[in-house]
Amino acid sequence: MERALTISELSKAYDKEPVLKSLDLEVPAGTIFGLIGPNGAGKSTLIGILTGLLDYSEGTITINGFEYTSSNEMKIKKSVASVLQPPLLFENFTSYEFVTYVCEMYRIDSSGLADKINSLFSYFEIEEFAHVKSKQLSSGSRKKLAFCAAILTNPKLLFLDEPFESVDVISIGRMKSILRKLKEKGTTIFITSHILEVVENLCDDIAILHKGQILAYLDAKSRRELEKDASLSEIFERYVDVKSVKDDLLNWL
Ligand SMILES: Nc1ncnc2c1ncn2[C@@H]1O[C@H](COP(=O)(O)OP(=O)(O)OP(=O)(O)O)[C@@H](O)[C@H]1O
Repeated sequence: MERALTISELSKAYDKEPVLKSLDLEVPAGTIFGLIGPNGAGKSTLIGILTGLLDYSEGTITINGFEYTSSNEMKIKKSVASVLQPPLLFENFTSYEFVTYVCEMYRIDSSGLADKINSLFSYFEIEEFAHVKSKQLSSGSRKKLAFCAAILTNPKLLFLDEPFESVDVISIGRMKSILRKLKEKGTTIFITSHILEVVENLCDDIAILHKGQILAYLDAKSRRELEKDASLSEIFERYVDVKSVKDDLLNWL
């Protein structure tokens, strides 16, 4: 099967403190892939590296067929979009200016673009903020705006770091519906989350990241097998050594 992303022996440290430890991962093209892991597992660090915002000490990364090297960087960036946590916006741009600027950077055909932007803003009920500066938006609206900009660039691979955090349930449903449509069109979607329910019914393959290492890779077949008698959260607990806490710890409450 074609791979949208191949990572081998990737290592990253902050101030000599290892965060990603010789990590290997392959993501099949045209699927919705979920990377789950507890707080501090290294999910955002990995997305930061994959989107070119953070450097790394060792390893190789291949995205959409191109190995991540300085000579391939622009080719890769053109085919990739991301929604980070927190989302990166231009604070003094209005919502409309932000998405049009992003589309210009990606050299997206401007014909019909205004209609697409307006329909997306209406779909996510942020049309009233079209001419409001990003810095004045609520955190949910910021997330939705970053999402709109990312999908307008027609990425082959879309990175979403905690995409549903701060977003209301109605909009989460709408985002998921767009993601399923994008998958049908062949886009690969890479989602990180620490909320298992979010990825459970959306993602195809799921990998569990813990302390900078992939503890388990659950493809559709192994998920079907495991999920026969356990929820994803029970499976997660089997892999991640969840520390038990004493019941009486909070007796003072
Ligand atoms: N800029 C930084 N400098 C030093 N340490 C950092 C930095 N950013 C993250 N870390 C540390 O790296 C580890 C991984 O953090 P990261 O944010 O990648 O995890 P995460 O899985 O995304 O967590 P969460 O689910 O809480 O967002 C944590 O121990 C964190 O404290």
